[in-house]
Amino acid sequence: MEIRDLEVHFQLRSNALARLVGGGGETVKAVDGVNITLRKGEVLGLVGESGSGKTTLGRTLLGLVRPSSGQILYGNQDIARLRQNKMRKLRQRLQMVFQDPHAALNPAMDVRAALGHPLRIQGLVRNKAEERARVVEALERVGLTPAEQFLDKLPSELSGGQKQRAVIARAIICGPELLVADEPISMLDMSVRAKILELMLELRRDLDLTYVYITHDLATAKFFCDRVAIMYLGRVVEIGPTEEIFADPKHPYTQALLAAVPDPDPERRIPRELPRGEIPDAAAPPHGCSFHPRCPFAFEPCGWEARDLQALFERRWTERGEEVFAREEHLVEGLSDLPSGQETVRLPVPSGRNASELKSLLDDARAEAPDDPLWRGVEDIDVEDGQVTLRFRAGIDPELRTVGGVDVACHLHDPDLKPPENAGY
Ligand SMILES: Nc1ncnc2c1ncn2[C@@H]1O[C@H](COP(=O)(O)OP(=O)(O)OP(=O)(O)O)[C@@H](O)[C@H]1O
Repeated sequence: MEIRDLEVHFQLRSNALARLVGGGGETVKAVDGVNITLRKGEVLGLVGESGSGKTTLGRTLLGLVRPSSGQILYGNQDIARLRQNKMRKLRQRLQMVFQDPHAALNPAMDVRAALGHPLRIQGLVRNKAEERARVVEALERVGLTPAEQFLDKLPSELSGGQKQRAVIARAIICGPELLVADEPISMLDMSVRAKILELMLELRRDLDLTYVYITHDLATAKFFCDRVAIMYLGRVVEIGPTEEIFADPKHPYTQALLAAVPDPDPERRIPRELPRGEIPDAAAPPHGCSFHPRCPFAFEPCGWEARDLQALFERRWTERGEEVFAREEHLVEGLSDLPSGQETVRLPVPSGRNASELKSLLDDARAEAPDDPLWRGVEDIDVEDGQVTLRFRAGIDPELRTVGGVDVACHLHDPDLKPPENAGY
């Protein structure tokens, strides 16, 4: 499967006030320019924090979500443009295993009906006897044996692990080629998680399956995947063989995710956190590299903008306390209203104060932390016409480039852009 320049944008409905003043709704770029070649027989992991676009990408590959642009080439068809009737036929070959096996099964349908349903829809059986035989075969494959004992069971009579096995049986019953498994074990008991992954590996071998495995859990991705794509705000920031990604992660986001994986050895276990800040609002992603506000190694070209300056002052006040906050807050209160994504911004001077006071505050803050990545990204601070003008260095969108055995989208690995000596990565 070839995924080319895939974009999935969701238009959020605007609120009443925004409509009144003529503003449209915001757009979330859930998938924002993804290129991946899925190889036959591999397990590809899509890994990232909540909101990074993993589920949307997985669902789009199966034709369950219409992309805004791009291609999903499968055989000689483009799933991105396929009509409903052709998609229905193709669905036999492309299946999904969902996170919640309880929700995936109709509580009123016994196992036999639930598994037989796709066979009937796809016209793959001629009569009840054939259907029963196929259902029994699928149940045996997923370890629900003796199959006869499970045929009449309702989902409520199955354990969590058994339910997920039944869901997997339903996914493989039509003979698929590709399975998208969205957090297939995260809602199961610890004791059955490894067994379900082992079952899936067994099925891959026996049935020649290809998997896309969606997870935020790097530990299972390490065990289960041949390749891993790390996603952040709709983009793939690093992709490569699992072994290489784990041995030598290149993107600071991958490094942070890996550092946050708890070490099973209690002697070596140290509390580690993801880098500062939360995952940003997907409707207003940061300028340049979306990870730059949280990146410990960000430097000049990473895409600095007004809201980064606001975040810098917020950190400063958290560190320095009430008194500094009371003194400075009023002077920089206009920061929160500044447009994002612009390289030149004019900071409004509050009434009763003057531009040189605001400039000196910025100069002082800069002099105190000249190596803060934000200040390295500020070209100059001037007073013009009674306003303070701040010019950021031009931000560049990082593209995936091959570094060693992986592809990574990070300026630290661009030989034309020189990260500072003390970048420390
Ligand atoms: N139908 C929708 N309408 C509007 N926004 C959506 C829709 N589906 C997803 N989104 C948004 O798209 C972004 C990506 O969501 P998605 O569920 O694909 O991420 P994810 O990485 O799978 O997260 P999670 O692990 O929480 O499921 C999020 O910001 C989400 O709010």
